[in-house]
Amino acid sequence: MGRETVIALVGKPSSGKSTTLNSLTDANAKVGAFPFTTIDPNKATGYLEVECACSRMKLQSQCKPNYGYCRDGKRGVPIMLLDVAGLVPNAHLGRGLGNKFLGDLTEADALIHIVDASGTTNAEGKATRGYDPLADIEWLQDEIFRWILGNLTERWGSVVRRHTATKSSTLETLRAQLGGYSANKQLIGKALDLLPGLAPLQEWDNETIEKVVKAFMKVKFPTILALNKMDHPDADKNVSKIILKYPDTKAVLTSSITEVFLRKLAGQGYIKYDSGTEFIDTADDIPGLKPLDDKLRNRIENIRDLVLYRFGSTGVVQLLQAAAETLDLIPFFPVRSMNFNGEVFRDCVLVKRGTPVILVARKIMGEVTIASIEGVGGNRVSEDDTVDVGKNDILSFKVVPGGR
Ligand SMILES: Nc1nc2c(ncn2[C@@H]2O[C@H](COP(=O)(O)OP(=O)(O)OP(=O)(O)O)[C@@H](O)[C@H]2O)c(=O)[nH]1
Repeated sequence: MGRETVIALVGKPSSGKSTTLNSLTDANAKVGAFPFTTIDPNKATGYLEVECACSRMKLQSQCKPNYGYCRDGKRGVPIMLLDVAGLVPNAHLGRGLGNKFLGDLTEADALIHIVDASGTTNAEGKATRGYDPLADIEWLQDEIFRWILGNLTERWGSVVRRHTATKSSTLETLRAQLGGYSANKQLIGKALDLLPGLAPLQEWDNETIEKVVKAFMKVKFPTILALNKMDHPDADKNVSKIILKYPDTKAVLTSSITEVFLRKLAGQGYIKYDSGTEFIDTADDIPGLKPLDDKLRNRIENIRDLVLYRFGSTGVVQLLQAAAETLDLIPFFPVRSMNFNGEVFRDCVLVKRGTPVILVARKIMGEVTIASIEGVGGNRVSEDDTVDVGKNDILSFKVVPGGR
C-alpha cells in the first residue's frame, strides 16, 4: 500500500495554524492567542473537496462514502494534515522548538504556510501593528534551507570520500544523504533534473551544494501560501505586496476564524452555510432556522461585506484544493462492479495524475494478482494505461482468487 499524502501546516506562532486546522477538520486542535499553544505535532484528518463521480453519473442519491462525505456531488476526501509546532527565527540552530519543528516536517508532501497577512503579530508571534509579513515568507524558507544545508554540509568531507570510494552515482549518494527526509530516488531525481549540466559531486563547491539544496526543497516541500486574517483591514496592502513579490507561488486568501465561526453557527442551527462559497442562508431565507438577534445579524452582515462578498469565500476549502493541485492529486473511485445498483462510490482515494492503472491497483489492494481491469461501460483497460480526471478514474479491479 502506498503511504498517505501528508500536508503540513506551518508558520510562526499565532499566525492561525490551529484555527485553520480547525476550519479544515472536525478535530479540536487547541486554539490560543499565545505563542506555543501547539506543542506537539497535531495530526488530523482534513477533507479535500472534489467533484464526485456520482455527479457525473447522476447517481447522487445513491452515493454513500465509507469515509468523508458527499453532499450533492461534492465529495470530501480525507487527507492527512499535520499542525507543526510554532517556529521562531533561527529554529535550525535549535531555538524555540525549532529542531523539533523541522524534524516533524520530514513526513510532509507539501506545506501550507499560514502567513498572518494582517501584520498584527511580529516574527515571534507577539502582538504588534504594521509588521511586514513578507519577512515571514523569506524567513521560513530560509530556516528550512539552512536546516537541510547544515545537515548535509556537516559531513560533506566524508560524503565525498565515500562517494568516490564506492564509485556511486550522484543520485545514489544524495539518496543516502537525503533519504531521511522521506525522499525516494524518484523525488531526488526530479530535483537533479532541475539542474542540468551539474558538475560531478566531488567537484561541488558551496554554491553548488546550495543550489542542490534549493532544488531539493522545491520538489520535497512545495509550498502554498495561506494569506490568513484577510478579514483584517491591514491585510489588503500586505496581500498585494506578497503576490507581487511571489507571482509563481500559489497563494490563497483565507479567514479561518470566519470559517470556524460560520461552521459553529451552522452547527447550532442559525444558518445554512456551504463551505467554499459566499452563501449564507438565515431564517429570512429558510424557514426552520433559528431566528438571529441583532448582534448576530450584524456580525453576519459584516462577514458578508468584509469577507464573503469581497473574496468569494473564506478560502479554506480552496486552500486544500490548491495543495492537491500542486501535488497533482486526483480522485480515483475503485468499484466492485460496473452495475451501479444500490449504494455507489463507497471508496475514493487520491492518486497522482498520470499514474499507471496497475500502480493504482497496488496502492489500493497491495500485491495482489490482477486478472482484468474493467472501465465504465464494461471496456477492458490495460495495466499500463494511466489515470486522469474523467479517464480511467472509475475502475473495477478483478483479482485472481488467492493470487498473491
Ligand atoms: N482576525 C483574524 N484572526 C485570526 C484568524 N485566524 C486566527 N486568528 C487569531 O489569531 C490568534 C492565533 O491563532 P492560532 O490558531 O492559535 O495560531 P497558531 O498559529 O496555531 O499559534 P501557535 O499555537 O502559537 O503556534 C487567535 O487569537 C486567533 O483567534 C483570522 O482568520 N482572522
